Amino acid sequence: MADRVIAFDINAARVSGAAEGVRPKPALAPTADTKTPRRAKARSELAAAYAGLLGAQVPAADILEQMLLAVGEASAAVTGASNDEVQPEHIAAVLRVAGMTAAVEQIDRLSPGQWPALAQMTSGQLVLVIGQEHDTLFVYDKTCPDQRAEVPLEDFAPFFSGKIIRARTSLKQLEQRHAPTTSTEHWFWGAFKAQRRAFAEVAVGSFFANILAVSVAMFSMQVYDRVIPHKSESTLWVLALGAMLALVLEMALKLARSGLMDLSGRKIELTVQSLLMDRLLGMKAAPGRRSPSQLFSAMREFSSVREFFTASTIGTLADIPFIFIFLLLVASIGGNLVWVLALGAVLMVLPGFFMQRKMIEITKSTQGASMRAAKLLHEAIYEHETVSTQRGNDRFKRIWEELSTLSAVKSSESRKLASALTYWAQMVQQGTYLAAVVFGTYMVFAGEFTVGAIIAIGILTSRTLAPLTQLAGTLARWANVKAALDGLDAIVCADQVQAESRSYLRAEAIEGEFELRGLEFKYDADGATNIDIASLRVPAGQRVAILGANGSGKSTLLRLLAGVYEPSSGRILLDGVDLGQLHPRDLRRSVGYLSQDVRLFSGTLRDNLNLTQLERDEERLYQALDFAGLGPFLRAHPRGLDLEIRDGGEGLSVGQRQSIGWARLWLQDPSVVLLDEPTASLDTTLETTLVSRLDTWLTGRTAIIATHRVPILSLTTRTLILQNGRMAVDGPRDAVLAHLTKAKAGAGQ
Ligand SMILES: Nc1ncnc2c1ncn2[C@@H]1O[C@H](COP(=O)(O)OP(=O)(O)OP(=O)(O)O)[C@@H](O)[C@H]1O
Repeated sequence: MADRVIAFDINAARVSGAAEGVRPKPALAPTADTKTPRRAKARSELAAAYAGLLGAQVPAADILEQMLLAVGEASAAVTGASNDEVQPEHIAAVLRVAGMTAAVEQIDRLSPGQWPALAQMTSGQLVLVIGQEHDTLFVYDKTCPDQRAEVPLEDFAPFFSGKIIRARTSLKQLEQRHAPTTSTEHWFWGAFKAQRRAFAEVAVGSFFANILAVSVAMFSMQVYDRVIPHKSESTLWVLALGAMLALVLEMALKLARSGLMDLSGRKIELTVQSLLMDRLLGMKAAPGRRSPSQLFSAMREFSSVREFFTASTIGTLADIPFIFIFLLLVASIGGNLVWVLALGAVLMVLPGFFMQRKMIEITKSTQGASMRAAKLLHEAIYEHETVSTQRGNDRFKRIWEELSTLSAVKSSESRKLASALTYWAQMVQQGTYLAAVVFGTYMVFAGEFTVGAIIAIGILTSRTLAPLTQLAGTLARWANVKAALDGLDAIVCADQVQAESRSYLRAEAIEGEFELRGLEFKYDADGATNIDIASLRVPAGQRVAILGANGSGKSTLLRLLAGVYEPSSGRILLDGVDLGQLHPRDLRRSVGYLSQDVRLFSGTLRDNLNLTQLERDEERLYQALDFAGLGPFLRAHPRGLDLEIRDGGEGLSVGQRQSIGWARLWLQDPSVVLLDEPTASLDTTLETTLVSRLDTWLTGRTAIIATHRVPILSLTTRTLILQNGRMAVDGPRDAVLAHLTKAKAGAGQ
């Protein structure tokens, strides 16, 4: 798509540095900068400069990534863009992602109050206008010493399209920047706070619904005490109509209330689910963190939290405070009889509170068993081949049966307890009714009470205690919810790769110089040291091989250098900056890590290659596959890039998976590459071809390669040998290899 852009040329238009009295004319020549990727890059730099002006330090590379994502499907749906061009709307969207408020505006007049803003010229070019003084605009120009050029308004105006992208620092960002972080809001309960308006409306609805609920009791009392003695048919119908109307209104209110509660419940759920996924994905891969099966079942248990906080539970809880209104009403009709109801109410819920601990204990052990069962199931399904070929069926069956028994016994214990609590509440409710009637009858005998009052109190007793019967059931289920929330707490509170409370160093580009100082690492805090390197320096652009026996620590060292693990003590510096200080986004962008075991995900091959979703140029994806040696196979494949990768990453051979790892790395184009046994699964022909391609590709990149393979050593100039996590040898490749050969020959004699 060769769109020839007639650009407003800032170099010709600016006056700073130009001979005095000579006013340069804007150039109208077509610029060479017409290629979409290059233009996108230039726009990302402008947007980064603009964000910087507003006090937000966002590297252009970050903005470019977000821009490419915005130009993708989601944004095309919003802006209707059918090509890959970065539109002002995309830039505004990206600035919003960076935490600002941003919008595209159409203006008729250029005035100082509008700047700083990105102005779109008639050619489509974007210009960052920093400010305006009378008839002069100050335009961002990185070629000027002070990065700004002065452009006369009359030179600018004819080429200005009238469209500007205006961003402002959002209040949230200002708070983050200036207010001390005091927020200790709970991740789950905090989400309820955002819905407080809806809950206030629910409370008002509940209030009126409960008032209306009294109508049937009042109706009965009037009928028994007034209508029947006077045989007044018309009063009966008026009262009946009134009571009926109240019932219909009550239903309408309750329906509206449950609609509101459903809506807020959904919003809370979406917020919490999204936060949970964020935390799960952002978790540090620290050794000692919760096992995958623990995390998996904790996430699954969220369903019990969701089921608990449905409209019916919230409705029950919303009705509880109105019990007091009913009690007041009973007191006004029946005087001291209210104490019977009050006692009944307390007796109904007391066991539920006392049994909470026991319920939580049972629930935790049930969850423990079901977590282990889920893990076993996962292994039995995903590792079915190993289980059956290694004759592991009996072991799996035995453990499954043990866990099923344990889980069945514990669940039945918990069900029994829950039913007992509900039956108890129902019995006490009926008992309270009996007691109220007996008490009331004595009062009738004493002439203090009418028959209508007994009937009304009977009805009010049921209404008063009904929410408490449901509360007993709710308390029985609370144990499940509490255990689930505790499990999820561990996920939310786990250390994050990118901690919210701290600021990181942003690095636009990483050269790739590593320096290790007193580095120690232990997988198990009480165990032996797995890596112990006093000092090591790898200059930028050097290619280093790490050799060592199995278990000597090669993979662990690479993970440490990739920032996957943090050192137990000591420091790893990259370009002189502690790895922990660098922004994780910059680290991930510039440091490529190819692990020993390349994992694929269900989806298409295209999805698997392009996990960042940033690459939409099909030809580049094929170039990456060509580099990794998979191009010919996939070009000939009927489904090509749409090849389906099945659940568990099936669909490609082990060697092909390793090639996908290479293709991903090629697409990432990092300045530092950390390779763990990168050719171990490749055939010798592909290995040789890849090594020759790598020789060119690795130029200018720092490469640290753990390997047992000889061909890949030819790419390196320096060799390190690890022994039990310690650096045993460090020297030029040829000298180390010669030494090794000599030592081997010596040992063979
Ligand atoms: N996740 C883990 N938890 C606990 N210990 C681990 C873990 N991974 C590795 N180790 C231990 O750390 C040591 C170094 O392992 P590492 O995988 O780094 O070795 P390696 O040199 O890469 O081996 P190989 O050549 O077999 O790939 C080993 O003793 C291993 O038992």
